[in-house]
This record gives sequence, structure tokens and C-alpha cells, in this order.
Amino acid sequence: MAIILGDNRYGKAENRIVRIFRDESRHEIRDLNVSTALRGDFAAAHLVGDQSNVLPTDTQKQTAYAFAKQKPLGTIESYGLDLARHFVDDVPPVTGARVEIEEYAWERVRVGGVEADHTWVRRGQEVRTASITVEGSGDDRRTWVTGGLKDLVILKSTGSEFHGFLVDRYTVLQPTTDRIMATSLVAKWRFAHAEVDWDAAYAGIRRILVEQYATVQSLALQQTLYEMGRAVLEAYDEVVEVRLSAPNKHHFLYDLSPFGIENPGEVFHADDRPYGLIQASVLRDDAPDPGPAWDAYTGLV
Ligand SMILES: O=c1[nH]c(=O)c2[nH]c(=O)[nH]c2[nH]1
Repeated sequence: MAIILGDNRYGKAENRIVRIFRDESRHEIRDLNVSTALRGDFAAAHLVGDQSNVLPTDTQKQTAYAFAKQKPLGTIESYGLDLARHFVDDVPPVTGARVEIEEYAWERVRVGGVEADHTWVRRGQEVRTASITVEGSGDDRRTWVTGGLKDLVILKSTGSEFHGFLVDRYTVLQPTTDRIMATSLVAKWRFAHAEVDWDAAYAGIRRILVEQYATVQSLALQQTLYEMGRAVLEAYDEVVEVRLSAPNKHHFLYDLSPFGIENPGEVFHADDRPYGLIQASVLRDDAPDPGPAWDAYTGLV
């Protein structure tokens, strides 16, 4: 029996990069959380402590900040592609790079009804996400890009049913034809290639996900997720797979009968834990192999 070094990668996780564009009196803000991870010939670092091939994680951090100075910073997908390609192309021991990015949205405040030039409030809404993986160079170059969003809290007060389920001796759940359905959606989509209008795709896919959630008469969260993924794939040729993860944020009708008060679907207890956790991938049957596209580094995106 011999002990060997297995799969490994290393990088700097969660560089919190805030970029202000101040060339004009009306400033712009971008707020990112950037993680980088490198693969390559790093066996000696693990086996004998030889750092000669190791680009420090601190250098990876400095590079991420330096690249944030480029103007325009662009989308998180294009910024991540620049960063990942740089590591693979310009740092000899590096054969693969993964960049994972979260972007937090800020909304300009209004003062006396007029938009302020340099003050924002953080939008409490969803976080946009992306992952970029680049491997190899020249003709062997391969690139995988995923976009996504998380923490999209969405609730519908009707249009959701759950009945006809398998019943055994432990089942107490009552069937329902009208319930609240709420979730904090995580959605990720895998692109077929890297020639995409990233902002337009993000806005369009987000809109489809929300519209499907709102309009599908849901027989289960599983069905809603499938319909969301299907609609995205039908609208976007460049997307080959959609992965969805949705905690079922249960809302239980509160029992007001002890007070002689009727409660026809009006007062609920929003339960915290436990929650159903429903996950599905929806993809084209000829989708290319995902390779390392879903190979999460931080688990944040
Ligand atoms: O949409 C749902 N899917 C389930 O699988 C499930 N299970 C459950 O108890 N409630 C629900 N709701």
C-alpha cells in the first residue's frame, strides 16, 4: 500500500471587492465577493514543502483587486473569464483556474425625489452568482461558465396544491388544493459557450424563473422547478442545463379555533425548520458533458 496525493487545488476565497467608478459626478458602484482556485503542478508543495510552483493565495487576491480596476469592470462573467484566463495563460505551473463570484446589488437612494449621485442602499434581494472554469491552453483550451442567483425569496399566496401523495402508516400530512408556496431560490444555469450577452441573459432568465413561479398552477414544488428550468431552456439556446434548489418554506395555517375565530387561509405560522429541500436539474438531452462546471470550490455559488 502506498499513500499518494489526490486531487488538490488552492486559492483565495471571498475577496470582498468594492469598485467605485468616480470619473463623473454620478458615481457607480459594484460590490463583489470573488474566490479564485488554481490547479496545476503543485505536488511538490504537498509532498516536500517546495513552494517554487506556488503562486501565493495572497498574489491571487492582489490580482483579483488589480483586475477590478479595469474599466468597464463588465459583468461578473466577463471579469471572471479575464481573471481565470490570466492565471492559466500567464502563470506557468497553472493548468486550470476556477473563479467563483457573488455580486450584491445596490440601489441609488432618492433625495427629495431625485436620485443621489453617490449614496445607495443595499438591495435586500437576490445575489447574482457566476462560476468560471478555464483549463488548458491553445487548441486544448476549455471553458465552462455558469450563471445564477441565490436568496431569491419568493412567495405565492395561492395557486399551489399538494395532494395525491404516497401515504404510509407515518403519514399525517393532509392533502391541500390551496396553500402558500414560498422558497428562497437558488438557481444556476450552465452555458454552452462563453460568447454570451451576460447581462441580457441574467435579466431574461431571472424574469422567466419568477414568471413561471407566479403563473404555473403548482401541483408540487418539484413540478414548478421543472417548469422553470424547461422555460429557461426553451428561451435560451445558449443555456444547456438549469439547476434549481428550493427550500419549501412551510406556512402553516394558524389554529384560531380556541378563540372561536375562523381562519380561512388568512393567518399563518411561517415555520423556520425543518424545511423540505427540493432540488432538480433540467437539461437538454444532448447537453455536453458538464466537466468541472459544477465542481464547487467555496460552495457559495
Ligand atoms: O411541493 C411539495 N413537495 C413535496 O415533496 C412535499 N412534501 C411535503 O410534505 N410537502 C411537499 N410539498
